[in-house]
Amino acid sequence: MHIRFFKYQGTGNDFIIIDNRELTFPKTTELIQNMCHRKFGIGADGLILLENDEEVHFKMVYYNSDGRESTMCGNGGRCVAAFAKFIGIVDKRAVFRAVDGIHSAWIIDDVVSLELLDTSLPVKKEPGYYIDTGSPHLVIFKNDLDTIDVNLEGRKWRFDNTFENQGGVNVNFCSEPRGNTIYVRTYERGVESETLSCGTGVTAAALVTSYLYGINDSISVNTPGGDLSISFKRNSDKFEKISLTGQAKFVFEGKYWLS
Ligand SMILES: N[C@H](CCC[C@H](N)C(=O)O)C(=O)O
Repeated sequence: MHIRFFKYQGTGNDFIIIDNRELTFPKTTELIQNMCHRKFGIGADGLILLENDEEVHFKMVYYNSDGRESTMCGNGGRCVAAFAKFIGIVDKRAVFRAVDGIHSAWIIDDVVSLELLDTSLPVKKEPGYYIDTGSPHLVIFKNDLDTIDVNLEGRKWRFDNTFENQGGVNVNFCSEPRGNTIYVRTYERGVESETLSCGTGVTAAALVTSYLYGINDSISVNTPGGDLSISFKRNSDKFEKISLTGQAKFVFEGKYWLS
């Protein structure tokens, strides 16, 4: 017995994507952990199931590599939209249901723009700012981004009991802006290590930067996995019309054998 899978990466954040419209995938923590394992499995930051939906093109179910279902994944949303086009259930525009609500995405070649839901303004939480962009994020401004140990520094805050109600937090280290460009490195909850980029994380960093530095249009974000851009509208009490744009690429397909 095997499971057919498709491997995608969105600016280096990589995912196993499975067409689960027949609802045959065995949704167990152990199987998902094993499939995401970098040595004993396929290897990925997360696993995404595409399933049928009564009202929109499809439903996205997201699991971190720890095997547990999690909150919204921005890069994963961009990749599953690209996959939906690849299998022919959408053309240029995808509308899909995720854990936090309905999202639209536009697919043009290997660039995908994903609409994220509106969110309230950031809240000061030492040593940075907290904001939820579909997943919970702490944004910490630092100058020595190239030399910090993201795993060591990230773990200090990922489990901090300030964020107990949110089930912990993702930790984003962000440079001061140069013009409207920032550099971000992220420690990801549920992957429990630095990832090459984090979609909801770079969005969080961009919105906190807008809030603190008064940058009102789009913000470009460099990450170790590539470049992303975030556009948004800021008003007195929230951010809206948030869009995350970047590459989302098919890498390979295969069969995972269930031992
Ligand atoms: N690890 C995150 C979810 C995935 C976020 C990231 N992969 C993204 O692109 O948004 C969490 O559990 O909060």
